[in-house]
Amino acid sequence: ASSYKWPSPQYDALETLLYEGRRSDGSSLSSLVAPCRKRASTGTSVPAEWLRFAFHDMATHNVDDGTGGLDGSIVYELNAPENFGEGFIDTLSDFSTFPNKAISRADVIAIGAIMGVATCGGPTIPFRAGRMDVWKGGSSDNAPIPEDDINTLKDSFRKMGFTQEEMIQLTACGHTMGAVRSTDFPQLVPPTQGSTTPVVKDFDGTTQFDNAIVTEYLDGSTQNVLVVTSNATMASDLRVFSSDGNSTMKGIADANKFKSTCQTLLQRMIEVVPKDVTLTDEITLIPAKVNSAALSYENKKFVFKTELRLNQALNQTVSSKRTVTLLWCAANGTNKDCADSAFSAIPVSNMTDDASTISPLATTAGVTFAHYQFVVPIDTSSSISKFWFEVNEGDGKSATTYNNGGDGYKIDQDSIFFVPMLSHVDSVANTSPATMPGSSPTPAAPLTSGTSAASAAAQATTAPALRRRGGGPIGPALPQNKVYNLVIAVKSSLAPSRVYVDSTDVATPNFTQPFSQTFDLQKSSSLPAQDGYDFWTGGVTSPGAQLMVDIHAVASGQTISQTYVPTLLLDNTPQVDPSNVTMVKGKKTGGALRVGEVIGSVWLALLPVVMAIGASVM
Ligand code: HEM
Repeated sequence: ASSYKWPSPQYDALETLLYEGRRSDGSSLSSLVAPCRKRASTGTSVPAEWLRFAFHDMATHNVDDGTGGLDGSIVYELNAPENFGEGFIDTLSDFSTFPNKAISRADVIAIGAIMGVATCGGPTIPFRAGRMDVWKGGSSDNAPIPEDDINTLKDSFRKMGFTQEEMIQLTACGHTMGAVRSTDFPQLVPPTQGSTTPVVKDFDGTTQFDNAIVTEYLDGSTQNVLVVTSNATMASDLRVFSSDGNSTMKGIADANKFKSTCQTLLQRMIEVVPKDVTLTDEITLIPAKVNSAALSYENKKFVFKTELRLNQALNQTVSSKRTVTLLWCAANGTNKDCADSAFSAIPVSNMTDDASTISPLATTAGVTFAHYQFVVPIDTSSSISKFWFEVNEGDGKSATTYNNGGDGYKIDQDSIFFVPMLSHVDSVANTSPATMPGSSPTPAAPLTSGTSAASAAAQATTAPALRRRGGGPIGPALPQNKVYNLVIAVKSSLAPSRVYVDSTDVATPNFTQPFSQTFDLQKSSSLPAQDGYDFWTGGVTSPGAQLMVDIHAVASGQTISQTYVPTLLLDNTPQVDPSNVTMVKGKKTGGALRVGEVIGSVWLALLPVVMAIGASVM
């Protein structure tokens, strides 16, 4: 994160999903998978389902022409014979509301695989972002099926970019978690007669991400049905693992060797992308992060709201003597840029995350988070140019300043900003049925037990609805449209010729198509101007789950914008009274003198992370 500077809206959103495990409204992705969770409805391993989902999405890659890879196309390929399974359908539903303008569906799939591996004790897989979503299925899926002979398997992995040795290793890394289930492969795992509860046959004796898949195979105690099945055609793990006389398997029998091999190969797996996609540098944990910062209007007052998030070592509690202070400078007037004094205020609330509620990526790095929220009144004529924080541990040592590497966190414009508290969203039933693209809304006929995979596949190609055995097509029968009425504050002196919004929602039902709409706002006739601002309003209706907006005002040939604004918390925005403000003479941003201090404290905060990563590589 050395080159990281606030604000970086995409980095900020990705970092929050990866390490806090949740969206900006608190809706949690990681709590679906952690701690190494079994799905209540099926008794299967959620982490394993997420890992397999990433593998199969990646499996469309073709090294020969650089097409396919982890691009989210799997959501359109769930009818393909090689993508057979209930785990895929449940995973699609787990992920459905998390992609947004800043986080692609394919990045969510990669993050899901990383979380799944981490929460079951596996290695920490570095996450680089920037995967691009496709909006239609890939041409030919190359994912292996148990019936494939060894040459077919080798060629399929070669096309994905992996050697024979890597095929063996990657398959062992995948099959250390999860199971074969009777619902999907009755010819391998017979269902219990007269019961609808699926029989789930784990690949190895542990639910953890560990080397048991290898050691049990080598010592002959394995129960892995893809090895021990009496149906030799279906014994793909046996064919793969023994394809070089077990020498690769022997090479990863050691626990640490297994972990480090899987770390490298699984990172490579989630970085298999079409050749025109360039991934970012690794998204690392920001030790002291501005989680949000915006001017707003609440309870008829202009306010500035921000949250500082600090790392908190898992085995320590926050000192009761700690004080956290927000400081800021005026943007206009005689006290511009703290010419005389800075404004300062203390948090209106603070909270430390219970480690069990955040991402396993944070907990395996040895941290949880302390959050400090500030709401301060802003005199709109002097406004705010920049802000920063001081954290005093009350231990006699000098305070630590967090100031964005020296200059303070700058407010680049105060001419236009979104007003969540005056904006509304209503859910209205969408009467057009939700189906997979190209699928029929009629459920497929349930397959009878004992059907061979080949005939199941044949049936699948003629029965286009998603194959959840005994169930209907996926997705809610009557999805909700969200009807938004947005309010934006615009400085009256700007006198804009146009105020408009670009809205985007990629979390649409079954990802049929992205939603995007540009619309103009009108000056409100019901909300009177106040303190030099007019209120502009406009509406949009989206079928998706996460509308993000870029708001723009055009004035004197220039466009002023606020971008990547989430709309997840409207109506329910908690109303908090602003804090008291005091004036502090002689403060500017912490300034150059404090840079040394900042570096020192950042380094200390990073230490547990560095140690944890070092320990997991070994
Ligand atoms: C030789 C190639 C492979 C074949 C033929 C194969 C086949 C299978 C089959 C038949 C299942 C059972 C699915 C079900 O019952 O729903 C399965 C599960 C699984 N596979 Fe593979 N696989 C292969 C390689 C891989 C690789 C490379 C990975 C990832 C790195 C992987 C990850 C998984 C996971 C995590 C599960 C468990 C899913 C769950 O519990 O829901 N597989 N595989």
